[in-house]
Amino acid sequence: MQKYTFPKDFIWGVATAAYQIEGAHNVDGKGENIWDRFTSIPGNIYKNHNGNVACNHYNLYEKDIEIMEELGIKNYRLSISWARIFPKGYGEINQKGLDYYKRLINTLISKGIKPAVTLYHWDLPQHLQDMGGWANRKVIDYFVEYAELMFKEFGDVVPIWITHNEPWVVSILGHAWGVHAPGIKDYKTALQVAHNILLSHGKVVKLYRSMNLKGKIGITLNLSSTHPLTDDEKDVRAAEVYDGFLNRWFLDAVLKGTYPEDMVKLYREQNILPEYTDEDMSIISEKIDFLGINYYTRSVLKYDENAYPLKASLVDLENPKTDMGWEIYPQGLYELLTNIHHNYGGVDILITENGAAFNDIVNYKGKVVDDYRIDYLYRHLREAHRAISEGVNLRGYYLWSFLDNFEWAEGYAKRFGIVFVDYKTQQRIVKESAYWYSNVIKNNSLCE
Ligand SMILES: OC[C@H]1NNC[C@@H](O)[C@@H]1O
Repeated sequence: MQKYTFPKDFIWGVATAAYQIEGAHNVDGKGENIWDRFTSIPGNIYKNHNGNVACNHYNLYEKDIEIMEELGIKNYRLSISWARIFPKGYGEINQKGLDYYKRLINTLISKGIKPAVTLYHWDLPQHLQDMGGWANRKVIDYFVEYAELMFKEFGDVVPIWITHNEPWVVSILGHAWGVHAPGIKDYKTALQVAHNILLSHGKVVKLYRSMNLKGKIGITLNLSSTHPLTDDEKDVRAAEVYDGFLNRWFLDAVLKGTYPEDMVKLYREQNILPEYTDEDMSIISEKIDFLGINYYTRSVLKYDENAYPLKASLVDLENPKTDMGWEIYPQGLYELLTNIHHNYGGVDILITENGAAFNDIVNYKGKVVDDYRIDYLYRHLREAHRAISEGVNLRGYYLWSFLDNFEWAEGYAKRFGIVFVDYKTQQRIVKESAYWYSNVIKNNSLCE
């Protein structure tokens, strides 16, 4: 039987995000955020679901942490809700909000679970959106003020910090396609938002360094290996352009301090190039301790004369998919890891999200036998192991997600958790995949 053993100090974890699990959307002084607003507008979210209650993790966090402990989970990636700390995004601090995260983080540490904290996982205080949101460079300063307080409060006990989760999603889905909060549909705004988010990332990394804190800090990017539908040169170029749009724009900025020339040219031609300076790029590329990668699927592209602004369209192949309609393509993770290793100086990598949504059911025994999720996780971890065996500095893996939760525009229709949540009763049911993952952690290895 083949056994794939991981490096002895490999980080095995699970991941969640504040808006998706906490609920308590207007409790204990929390300010409104853009997802509270976006979900309150009928038609934006599947069946008008919202995060007002979610998994009620705000009140059930101790029970949830007990489940982590029982499963032998030692690392937990969570995000902090900015508007719980600064209801207006800056200035007055909400002590009850701060106290919640103190209780949460102290409980984790008391159980021997190391927190990895994401400062921004999409939930901008609405008051800041009202002044232009991330398109307004002033918001960068407010993000630095928020980060500084978090570093002061938790910098000595949180060993891993992630400045931003998936700036591409925030900018494109939230400001170009309009399917995420704040629901804007303008590419020029979207690319300026992406730039300002990256600039805020660099400023916060510099701040972290100036405070002589002992942990590690990085950023999480959603990345996808890109393939042309055919070897026709137009399809090949379409895949390259989409790779630039999704991957290289962010990787080059953060790790090389430049935007990729081919995309700068394309965006300038389309009059959507953001405003930026050389100084901005120097700040954005402040050295990070690790790159966080969220990988779910690959992207297959074809040339499309009518596709604005890239002339490239995603192709939906008839291959096995998850409940999100995303092709199950584990080798894409290997391709991504090795490409980044070779093209970006062997940067340390954490897989900060990987996982799958499937239409889980509770069987007559009250169990969730999610072998399909185990299969997905096994195949992707095997590819991760393959990359490590070829020298990639992959240091850890955070499974998305610990709990079924609010899946943004899809609401509660999509279940990513290794723990099932009955949203009517808030009962938790540990799925078979959680027991499987618990064994992987215990053995630090995969067994066929
Ligand atoms: O779509 C699944 C996940 N992708 N990355 C960001 C998370 O918030 C999502 O739930």
